[in-house]
Amino acid sequence: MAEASGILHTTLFPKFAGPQKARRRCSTVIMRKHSVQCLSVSTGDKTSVTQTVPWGCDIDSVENASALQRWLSESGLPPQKMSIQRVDVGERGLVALKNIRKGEKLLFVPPSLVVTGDSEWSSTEAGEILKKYSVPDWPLLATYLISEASLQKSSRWNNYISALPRQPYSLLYWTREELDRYLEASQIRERAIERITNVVETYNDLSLRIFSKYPHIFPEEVFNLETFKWSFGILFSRLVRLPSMDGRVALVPWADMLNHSCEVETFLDYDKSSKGVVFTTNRQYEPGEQVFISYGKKSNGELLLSYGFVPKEGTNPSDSVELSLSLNKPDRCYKEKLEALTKHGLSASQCFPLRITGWPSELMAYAYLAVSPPSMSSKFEEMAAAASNKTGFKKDIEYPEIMERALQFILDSCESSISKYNKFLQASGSMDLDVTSPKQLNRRLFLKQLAVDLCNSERRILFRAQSVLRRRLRDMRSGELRALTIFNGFRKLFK
Ligand SMILES: C[S@@+](CC[C@H](N)C(=O)[O-])C[C@H]1O[C@@H](n2cnc3c(N)ncnc32)[C@H](O)[C@@H]1O
Repeated sequence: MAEASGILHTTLFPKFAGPQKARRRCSTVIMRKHSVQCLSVSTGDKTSVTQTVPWGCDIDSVENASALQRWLSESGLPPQKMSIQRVDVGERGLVALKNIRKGEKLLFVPPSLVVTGDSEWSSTEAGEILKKYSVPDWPLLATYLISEASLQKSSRWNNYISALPRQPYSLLYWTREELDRYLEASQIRERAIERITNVVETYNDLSLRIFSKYPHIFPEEVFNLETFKWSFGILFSRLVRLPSMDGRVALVPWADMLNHSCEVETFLDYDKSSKGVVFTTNRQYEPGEQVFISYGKKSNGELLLSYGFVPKEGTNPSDSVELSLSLNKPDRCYKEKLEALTKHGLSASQCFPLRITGWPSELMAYAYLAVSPPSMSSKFEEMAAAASNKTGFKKDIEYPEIMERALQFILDSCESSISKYNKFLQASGSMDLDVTSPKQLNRRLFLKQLAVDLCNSERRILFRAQSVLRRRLRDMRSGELRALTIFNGFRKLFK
């Protein structure tokens, strides 16, 4: 859903100077009106996280979804051509009740049923405080969700929140140990760690600046790291950016029951003429078929990161794998090269996306810089600029004299990455899942399967790059050999 997933970094408000230590949390937490067990204490390190929030429902519950459907109809959602049902792809989804034409507009969720940063708070005091601190949309919505959830029936969103998954799927819910164990080969592990850290820091920041000053309005039993993990999990997997509402981010009940398909290219947006959130189908559906939208052009790793699923291998045309390239430490020009990179916002180790269709010119520019000899030091700056994603610099630079070395450098990086995937995939068959209960076994088997699917799809792209690079290098070398043979032939002739 969230074309919005990438905004967390940019919208967080600045922190106080100095890092804040994550607050230690309870082992048993009493929520407003409810009691809940917080089964373990963790800030994402080696411990296992099994706690849940006392609201929401099981990820495949259609009962709560039916109540949601009834409440939405009573609250102004027009009659629909779809209903929420249990589905093969995505647990619950929207299924066509009637024939749906290609090019038809569906949904029409009115703004009164959309949750945005401007939505009214059931706890007016809490809303006013957050406004006073100018909290940006993401942390504001995360706090809003928790506040409304804790008020249960006193909140107008009770039916919506009751139908939200108690434990949304995403890498936010993987422990550090699980990330290390299953995603060692993939760069998505780093992204997940970064995201978890970001959520923890955001919570600590809110807690220090606001919640601790108003403990009667934001009690720690309700506004704590576990509940924030839940609300951010919901935002990452359900928030949408609506371009026609000035790019506002929003939770759109009903629309957020739509699952993703890599085969459709249709997105949610606000329709000014019908005054509702809609999407336009790009294929027809028969009654009983699940209707899909696109969550955006995301790689399998990004889909796993935010939504907790991996599409079938080879079905995602937007799939990519991050290839990590690094400057060679013993390089005599290491310092100058690093200076040039730093000037353009890059570092000694940098990731670039490889696609099945090829790689970006920035990756080639980085490779040129990494392999260039001291005699080319005057070009370092130009190469680093081309490797950055800043606009206004020449991107498609070419240095024929070091092209072969640059391609070999990329090939070596691909092969070292492939060997990491091979190691994981070979070991995954006999991997000790290290479990103590059947519940844990199910979870670990599920996570392992996701990791295997991700690694297979990422390795497939690396294999493709490896084969293209090998062919190009072979052609270059045989071309050079041919040129040399001709040259030697000429030399003999003139002798
Ligand atoms: C916006 S919600 C869609 C509604 C969701 N299925 C539900 O029952 O609440 C996004 C979540 O749906 C699931 N999902 C969406 N598309 C999927 C797909 N193609 N395959 C597997 N799961 C999918 C994932 O759990 C994801 O985090």
